[in-house]
Amino acid sequence: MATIHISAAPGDFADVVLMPGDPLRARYIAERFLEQPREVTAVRNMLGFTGQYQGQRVSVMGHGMGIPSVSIYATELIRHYGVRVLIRVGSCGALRPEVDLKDVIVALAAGTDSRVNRHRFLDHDFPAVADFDLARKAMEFAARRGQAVRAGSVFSSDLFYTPDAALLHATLVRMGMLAIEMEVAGLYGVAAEEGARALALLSVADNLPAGTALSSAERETSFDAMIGLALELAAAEAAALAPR
Ligand SMILES: O=P(O)(O)O[C@H]1O[C@H](CO)[C@@H](O)[C@H]1O
Ligand SMILES: O=c1cc[nH]c(=O)[nH]1
Repeated sequence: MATIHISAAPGDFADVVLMPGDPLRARYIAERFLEQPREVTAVRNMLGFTGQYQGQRVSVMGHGMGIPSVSIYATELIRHYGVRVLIRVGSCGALRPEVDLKDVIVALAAGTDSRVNRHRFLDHDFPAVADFDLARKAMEFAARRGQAVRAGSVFSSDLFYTPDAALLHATLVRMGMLAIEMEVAGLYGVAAEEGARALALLSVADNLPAGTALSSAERETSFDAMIGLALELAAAEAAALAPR
């Protein structure tokens, strides 16, 4: 049955779903990388598609910007469509000069200024961590592809336009974080609460200390590296989950 925010029919989504923030990136991934992609939902233009990759059924759907938005879509995908694995394919701002534009980050864990995981967890500090097996496989697959990736923690902020950005960024760097974005901590909280598995891969779109940013054309190419890795992981997970 359709949900308030997703109009797909039961069975329309694969077990494994790639999730970019931008629904147009979802369409790009479906059209460029999937075989026989089929649009399965478009409520509020939050596009979702299902197709084949490396012989496996894989879906891709946008999740919008911010933790409230990703929380809605991830919860409905897991609860109502039986999705088992969610892989965010997002963009982020690097907090350190040495984390270059186009670098791909495997987000092992996420801190946040959002209170959503406290709502879930009796106001205690919830450890928002990636599924270990997905993270391990992402690192292994990247090595096999000859693709350099960074692994570490990131910060999911409710605010894109931070009032005292310099203080926040200095603190995040001191605490070892690689990049800032807006959803990972919420996604990992939903996955834990709903009994699913999640991982976020992030492409560096801007370097905050250096004040540099990718052009649109460069974004397309650098995202392709992350998307290729995410799809390989998705196909492996889909194969592992398929009934024998
Ligand atoms: O490119 P996406 O996946 O949307 O990710 C980043 O970009 C948006 C902000 O511009 C936020 O959603 C942030 O997390
Ligand atoms: O959320 C985001 C995404 C990209 N760059 C940022 O600075 N923040």
